[in-house]
Amino acid sequence: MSGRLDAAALAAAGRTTALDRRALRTGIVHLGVGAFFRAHGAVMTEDAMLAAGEADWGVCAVTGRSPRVWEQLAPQDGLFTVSERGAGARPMRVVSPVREVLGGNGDPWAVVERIADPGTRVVTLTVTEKGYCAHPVTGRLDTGDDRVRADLDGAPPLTPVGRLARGLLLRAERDAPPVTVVSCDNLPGNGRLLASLVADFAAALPAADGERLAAWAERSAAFPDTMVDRMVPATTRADLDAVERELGLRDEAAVVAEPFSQWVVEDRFAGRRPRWEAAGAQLVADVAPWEAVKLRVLNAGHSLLAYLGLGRGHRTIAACADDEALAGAVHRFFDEEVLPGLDAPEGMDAREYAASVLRRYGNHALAHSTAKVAEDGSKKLPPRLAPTMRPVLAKGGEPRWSALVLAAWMRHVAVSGPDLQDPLAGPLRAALPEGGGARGTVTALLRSGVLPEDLAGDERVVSLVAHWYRVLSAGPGALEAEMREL
Ligand SMILES: NC(=O)c1ccc[n+]([C@@H]2O[C@H](COP(=O)([O-])OP(=O)(O)OC[C@H]3O[C@@H](n4cnc5c(N)ncnc54)[C@H](O)[C@@H]3O)[C@@H](O)[C@H]2O)c1
Ligand SMILES: O=P(O)(O)OC[C@@H](O)[C@@H](O)[C@H](O)[C@H](O)CO
Repeated sequence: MSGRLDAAALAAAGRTTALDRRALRTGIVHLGVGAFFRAHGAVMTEDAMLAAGEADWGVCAVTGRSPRVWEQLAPQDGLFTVSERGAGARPMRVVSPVREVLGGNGDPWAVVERIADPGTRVVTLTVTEKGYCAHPVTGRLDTGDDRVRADLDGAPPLTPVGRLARGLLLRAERDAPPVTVVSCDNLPGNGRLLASLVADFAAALPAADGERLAAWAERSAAFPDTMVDRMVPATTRADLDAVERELGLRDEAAVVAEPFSQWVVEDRFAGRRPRWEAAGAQLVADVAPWEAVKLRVLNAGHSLLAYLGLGRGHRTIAACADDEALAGAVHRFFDEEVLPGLDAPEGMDAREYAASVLRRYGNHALAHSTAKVAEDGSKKLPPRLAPTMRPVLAKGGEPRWSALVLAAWMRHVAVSGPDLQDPLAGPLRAALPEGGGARGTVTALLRSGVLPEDLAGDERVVSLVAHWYRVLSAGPGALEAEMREL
């Protein structure tokens, strides 16, 4: 067994970090130190500092819910490795911008203090779609959620929006410099959404605090939209063992990722920022077309493969991509439904992008688990599918492939029982009718508040989803037989 990765062990092994850690100062607070941030934002920030010769974008990394990542990263001085897997993979690297790791639930007020610190100029977030605590129907801050309520009542804040809002309020009280808040979650208009949730939080506070927060955020905070793209699966024990063999040290916080990485950021900052463009980020005036293409192609296709693949016993996305029926379904979903309704960003060929996404799904070196991609469907599916379905329906067409994704998700909900990983798992299970007929199940799940009413209440959608639900319930070969008819 090797020793554990940390600054001293790395130096003893004759290796140096890319950044000079003694010179590093904290300029970024990151909320949600999952696998994705480590393989994407942290790498881009390190590269930006190296390219610009700057040392003031060190990261205070805040873990969100469980202490697991804190236990992995804190004993390693915030150091971790990123290993690329697949064609074109570059050598493993030790990534070094994380200066401090806070277990957010241990001392939430310490997180608020870091956000309010005058040295902090940027707050970034990867807290998953459900971490935003937006109401599924209204999209506003869900003030009926107990954790949101407690944050509003002044308890040590546990939700990302609560922490952020309390930190910004403290900045307002201290007249701290402006700050930019960069959401890096797969949500359309993620920056604007987050700004509106902070505004909702302010509106629900006692008047004096609420008005101060709202006025300061309006004047001194920016919430640019972003599109982030890199497939980063959950790290497995086999990944950790492979890294240990290569590094000669045990890295409990190691992450693996595909070689591809993209970050499109709205060029709207309040004050200083890292030179992320020097690390390959694209700074643009409008992120919306980039976000639309990515969510409706890559993420929606991922959901299709994951739900259908789970039903066919596939453990990885690459295994799904090898399955002729699933590859055919995702291909036709893109060609017949998604691409015709998309306005790609200028200079992007959406068909070529879709083709590249299909190749990326097939990366066998990555072991991206179907179960992980399938988590939290109630939060992920609406933004991935609704904008594709609406134009098809408006033209009198049938969004049959989107309906297939919904039916596959519903089968997943119906068969998962207590294992369902979804913030709405309880209400979804409760909505399932006794006896579970296709139409009853589909109607109940469509009505559970997951899909917007214009789609959930559309008889064409109900019939299409119910049809696929019957097909998927009919056992082996039924999907293939149905697809041959279409
Ligand atoms: N992994 C990818 O391939 C990928 C790619 C692009 C974008 N993203 C975005 O990044 C997010 C995180 O992905 P990941 O791979 O790091 O996942 P992960 O499971 O490794 O980490 C999830 C992080 O979110 C936090 N979190 C989860 N639920 C929360 C809640 N209710 N409140 C507060 N914090 C919460 C966790 O504490 C953890 O830090 C995704 O949901 C997605 O929006 C991921
Ligand atoms: O990260 P999630 O949970 O929003 O979605 C699962 C995958 O679709 C997603 O992580 C993709 O791998 C990623 O968005 C690629 O950039």
